[in-house]
Amino acid sequence: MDLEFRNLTYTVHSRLSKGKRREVLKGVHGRFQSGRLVAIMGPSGAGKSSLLNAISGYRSAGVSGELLVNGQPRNEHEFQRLSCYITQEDLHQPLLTVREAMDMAAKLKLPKGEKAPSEDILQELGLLEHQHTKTDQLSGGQKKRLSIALELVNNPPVFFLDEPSSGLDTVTAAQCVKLLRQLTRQGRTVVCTIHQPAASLLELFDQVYVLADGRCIYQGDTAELVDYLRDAGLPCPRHHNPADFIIEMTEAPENIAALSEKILNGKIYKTAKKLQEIEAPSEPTKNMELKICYPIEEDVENQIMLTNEKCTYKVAQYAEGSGSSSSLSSQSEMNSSLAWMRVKSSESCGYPTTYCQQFSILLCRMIKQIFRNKQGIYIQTVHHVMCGLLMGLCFFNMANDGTQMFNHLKMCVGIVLFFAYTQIMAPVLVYPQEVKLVKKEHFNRWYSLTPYYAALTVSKLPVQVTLNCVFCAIVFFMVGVPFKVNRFVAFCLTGNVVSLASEGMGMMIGSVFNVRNGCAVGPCVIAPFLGLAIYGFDFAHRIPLLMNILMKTSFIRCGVVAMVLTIFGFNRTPLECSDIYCHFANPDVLLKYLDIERSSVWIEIMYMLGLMLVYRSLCFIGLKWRFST
Ligand SMILES: Nc1ncnc2c1ncn2[C@@H]1O[C@H](COP(=O)(O)OP(=O)(O)OP(=O)(O)O)[C@@H](O)[C@H]1O
Repeated sequence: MDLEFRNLTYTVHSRLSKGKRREVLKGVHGRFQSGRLVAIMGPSGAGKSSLLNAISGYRSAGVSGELLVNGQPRNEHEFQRLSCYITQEDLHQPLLTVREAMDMAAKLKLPKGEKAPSEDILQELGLLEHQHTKTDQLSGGQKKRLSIALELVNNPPVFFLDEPSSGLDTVTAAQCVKLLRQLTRQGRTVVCTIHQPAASLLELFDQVYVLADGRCIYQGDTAELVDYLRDAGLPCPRHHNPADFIIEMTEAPENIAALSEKILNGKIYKTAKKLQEIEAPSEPTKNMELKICYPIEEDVENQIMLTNEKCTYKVAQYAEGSGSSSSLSSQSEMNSSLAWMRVKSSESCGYPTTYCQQFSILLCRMIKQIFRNKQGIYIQTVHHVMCGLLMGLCFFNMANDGTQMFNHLKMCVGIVLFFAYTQIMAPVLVYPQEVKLVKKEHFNRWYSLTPYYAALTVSKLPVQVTLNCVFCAIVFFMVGVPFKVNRFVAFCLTGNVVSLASEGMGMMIGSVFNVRNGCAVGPCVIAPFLGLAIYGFDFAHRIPLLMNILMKTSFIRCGVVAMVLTIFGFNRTPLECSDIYCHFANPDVLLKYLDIERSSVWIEIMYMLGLMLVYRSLCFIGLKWRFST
């Protein structure tokens, strides 16, 4: 697939400079041909990642200009289905082995019943011997290869990679780029950003696109770069790396302006004078060793062949080496790696699997990860049991003591705060990283956000609810609250709903904002809700209307009210009084004092469920918004 962009502009609004607009990409032009390995180069901050994000569609807000595929304006949905984006950070599902990650990717990315050539891919990418290694135990180079392997499962014709060589040593970086080169030799279009490649690495790229200050200063064959610089009056010294040289030249703004003008901001494509690769094969057939066999659908109508002159030439070379005919049909018959080129024009832009299938696959994946995270489960269990015991000891056997009214209230607030803090922190800390991974998978059309979110919500329930109930049981019995089935159920339910509402709020914060100091966020968020709860009790009879409305949004207040009603409601008999007079020995007096005697515990729980749904819906909307920009 040949990609082209015209007059591409990317504008950002800088918050620091009072919302001033800043052009990161300044009306650049360019074209990337299939079968060619393209490097986007330039000094730091030139706009390389921005260009890659804009042409891949990974970022759409602030981007304007024309994007074309094979000379036609592109359909974004269709293009996303045919392309993949590999982020600089190699984000993989933790606690899954390489093989499991491949199988999950295949299940999500291929229609039911279709088999992925996972073994071939792992073999070709040198990962077969590590197939039982957990993804987080792989080396940097192996992680990068796994990122490519996961995307090769459905064989997309276009690959975008952000800094594929970053963090790798020179040998591993060269191996990685050679692998990408092999992918292009099968007709794929591979575009990657690269910071400042060594001369040996630069040579592996067919085409370079150099950016400086958001403008194109060179576009064309790698071999032509030195001649271009010489023609521009900037001769690259002998034995000097042209990549280093052109980047050094961008230090002077006048050089950027002159070079950008000379190449017409990317409108001109500099072709090497000797088109060696097209006229005669530059590399022996034995070098083309990437042979992944994709299954071929027999009865596909309306097929279109996406190819170009150069690619067809390479097919012939490949076929000769394999000892079969060079015709395209025979290529298909031998299950060649070019099968992906047959794109069904009638195929819809949707996902290959249904939402139901996505939900069940994702749920399986998440449950597997939760139960493999033994350390996490162990820590959570210890935390809940220890906190339960501590709270039980603090308020031991106090539930029937009519002199301890304020301690009863403290206990209710304490239980609610335990659930709120415990559940808000984990998503705030974990979610920013998780969102990056989900964004990558969602952008590469593995699954839709709805089944992901549903699976995420359901997968955590079993462990979370069990541990919450363990905590509730410890406190309930140690404090000596008189047992009644409906009271105990309401007690556990209140704890769980507060916990789920807090988690929803934590997810909302963690997913929508890129929180850097997550530890400070929990207390900052909980504090106003707690304040509203306390305010509500202190001034129960003279709360202004606005405060009353605000108080209604405090799930902590609802939780405390529900807790008090649970412990002192359900026809509770008067408490024991060891003093001369116990004003609150009769539970109804306490409820009346708090102005909650007419409230119902079940309504409070329903109200908290409503708030929980609001927080979780906001989180979902926030995620959708974040992924769509
Ligand atoms: N969303 C954004 N908001 C504000 N500024 C942005 C945004 N995206 C990019 N920029 C700015 O645009 C410029 C180019 O950023 P970009 O990440 O594309 O550079 P780069 O060439 O990839 O740099 P590097 O090689 O260091 O990664 C930078 O100055 C960056 O601060």
